[in-house]
Amino acid sequence: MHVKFCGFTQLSDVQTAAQLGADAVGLVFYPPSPRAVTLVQAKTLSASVPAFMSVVALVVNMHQDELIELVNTVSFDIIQFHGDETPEQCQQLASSINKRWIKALRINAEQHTPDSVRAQIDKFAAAGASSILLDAYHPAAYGGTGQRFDWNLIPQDSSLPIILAGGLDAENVAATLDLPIYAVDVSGGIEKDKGKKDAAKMRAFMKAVKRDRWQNATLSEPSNLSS
Ligand SMILES: O=C(O)c1ccccc1NCC(=O)[C@H](O)[C@H](O)COP(=O)(O)O
Repeated sequence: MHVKFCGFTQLSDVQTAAQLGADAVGLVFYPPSPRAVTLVQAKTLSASVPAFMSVVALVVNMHQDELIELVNTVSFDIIQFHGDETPEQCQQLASSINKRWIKALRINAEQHTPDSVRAQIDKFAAAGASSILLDAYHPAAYGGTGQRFDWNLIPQDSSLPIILAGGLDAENVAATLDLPIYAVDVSGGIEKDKGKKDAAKMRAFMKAVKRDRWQNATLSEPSNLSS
């Protein structure tokens, strides 16, 4: 299981996440968010991220000219579209800056079924997404709400690797380990205040996810390996 910690604003928190072995850190480029960072802040934060750890740039309905300014200023690895972007818009925007991309879908129990979620994922897969992030729908916010959605709505046979987000914390993340997902994403569950992470909560989260890192591995032994 891979772990993305999202919504960093503080250099010391990014350094702690790196020490704990998080696979990715997310930076929020959405000014209305309490976790938003400026390009200047983001440049400093991303420069502190070691090799083999990804920086995810999270955007919400960002225009192409802003995206170009972002990619020209901040080093990042992958872009996360967390707004109302269509599959075609995601692919067009990401290819204009030569980046891989993730799309966040906000899951609403009143509208979605596992089949409808799967069908939506298929459209983003066909457009060129690298993964899909499933987060809880909220009528007044695009993300970072601390709310969970009904995990029964996660499709079993997704055409893209699924990153599960929404209301995760060190106490409930163990329950995700048997779900058909590739990674977990957390923001509020590792914070002491919006955008300010809590080292003890980050550590507890990593411990809960990674304690059985080989136990649930799905890769079989290569048949050409002699013992
Ligand atoms: O974090 C935000 O403030 C935010 C604002 C607008 C769009 C997305 C946002 N965060 C997205 C994330 O990737 C969060 O990690 C994800 O929504 C889960 O958040 P939480 O429920 O607090 O763990």
